[in-house]
Amino acid sequence: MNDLPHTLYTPEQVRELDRRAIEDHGIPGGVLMGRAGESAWRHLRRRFPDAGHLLVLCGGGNNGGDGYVVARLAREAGLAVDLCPLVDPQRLTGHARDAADAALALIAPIASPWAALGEADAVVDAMLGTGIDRAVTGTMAAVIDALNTQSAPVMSLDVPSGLNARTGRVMGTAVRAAITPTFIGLKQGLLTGDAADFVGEVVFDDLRIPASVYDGINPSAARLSADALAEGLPPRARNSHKGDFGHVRVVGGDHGMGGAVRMAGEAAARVGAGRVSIATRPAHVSAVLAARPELMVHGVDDAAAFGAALAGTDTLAIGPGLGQSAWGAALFERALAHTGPVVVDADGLNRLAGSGIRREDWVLTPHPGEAARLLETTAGAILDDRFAAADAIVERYGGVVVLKGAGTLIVDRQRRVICTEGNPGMATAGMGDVLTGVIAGLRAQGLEAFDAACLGVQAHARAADRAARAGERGLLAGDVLEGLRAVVNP
Ligand SMILES: NC(=O)C1=CN([C@@H]2O[C@H](COP(=O)(O)OP(=O)(O)OC[C@H]3O[C@@H](n4cnc5c(N)ncnc54)[C@H](O)[C@@H]3O)[C@@H](O)[C@H]2O)[C@H](O)CC1
Ligand SMILES: [K+]
Repeated sequence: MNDLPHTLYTPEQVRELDRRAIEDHGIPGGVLMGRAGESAWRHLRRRFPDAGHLLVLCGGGNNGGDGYVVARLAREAGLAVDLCPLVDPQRLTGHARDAADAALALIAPIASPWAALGEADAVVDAMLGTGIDRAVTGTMAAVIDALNTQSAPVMSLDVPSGLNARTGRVMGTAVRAAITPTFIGLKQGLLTGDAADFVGEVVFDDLRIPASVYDGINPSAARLSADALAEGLPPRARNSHKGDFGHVRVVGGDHGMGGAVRMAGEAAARVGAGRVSIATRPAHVSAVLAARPELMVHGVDDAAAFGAALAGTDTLAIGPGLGQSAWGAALFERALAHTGPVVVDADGLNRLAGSGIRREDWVLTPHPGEAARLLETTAGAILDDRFAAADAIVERYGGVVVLKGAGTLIVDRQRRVICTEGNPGMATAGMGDVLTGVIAGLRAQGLEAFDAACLGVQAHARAADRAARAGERGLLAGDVLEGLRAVVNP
């Protein structure tokens, strides 16, 4: 994925790019469609070189048009091609119709795909692209579900049919592709949410449209560069002392949750914070110290004691294991008076929900469930449009929002970044505590909130990917802790 563009667009923006290329730069739509089909055909030959028999499924729009071009090229190359229009080609218009006519002049269409599904060596999904405007139902849904249960690999043109290329959400059902060649603009919805389980290998082709076509269209998001950490971590002078690298205070660890603050604290230290203190229930002090003697730990029974412990802290990480008790509420209230950098996670976010409190310099790190509480909606609504949800949290609470999940989003008022590193092994207890500590540790070393969030998400995901080489199932937060030092010393 590293050779994909870093600029991402919404489907609406890509349609505008299409329009500009055609109307403002005089590239006929049929030429663009031809280039899209040729690009897909090249990738198909690269990816499935032994495929001698294709099934091509075409919808009723320009995505279908792309598919007719591929069908014709494959037939001209001597492959056996079962061409199945899922919408009567007579209903196509413009250059999609031209592409259909050219293909159907060579290939007698099959009326239904069912028999061909078991015969094809590979399938081309040209049913729906960026024009999907409703959940997939009926015959097309049945075909997609059948595609997902058969063994031949699928190439989805531009977007896996059924996937929303703006939000990354499946609309009813979607094709699980082995490869998705996408054109003109890399759609933001191909890199976040459900998309990770549907796009397979994403490959991009600008169809050789002039660079000037992109002028004036601000990308809707950016893909986080793989070099962000190497380029963004502050250098360390030889003549340094721990005071140069900040002091993180982790607040939380109610009864039974001492491990959360210990992991957050260790994570902050592992990414280079100079000093790390923990304010937690007195009962946890000895256990945390025994596990990680490099951390300073203060047992605090109430806000007064906590206030004293806060002295000298520059960066606060509040929330790991904070719990729902009056003790946690008192510490949270007191923590809000802190004027330095703040990272809020877990039960800190639950305390924030509906409070009307906002700051412009904090980092909030919700998973979809916490995001739902912050916006007083449902997790389903969050997943329906992760970008809109992240924007809404920034709007309501300010600061930088890290909306976790496949393709974590890092959003503030001006910027949207997607981190494509990470893996499903991260869906285990404590991973969020580690991320909170990582971001706080980078903030404490002087990184701005947005940069600390981006680099922290990348370091956390990259350490998890390294640890997952031994298997995703059974990946523990402690394994990620182990890998942090290596990824922050690239
Ligand atoms: N413009 C160009 O020259 C190029 C376009 N590219 C390809 O074009 C598609 C976008 O094409 P568009 O016609 O806008 O939309 P679609 O083909 O994705 O489909 C629209 C078609 O489907 C119907 N529809 C929408 N939702 C559903 C649904 N849930 N079930 C059934 N049918 C549905 C809708 O009513 C329309 O009839 C883009 O993705 C590219 O593949 C080229 O790649 C570049 C040149
Ligand atoms: K498609």
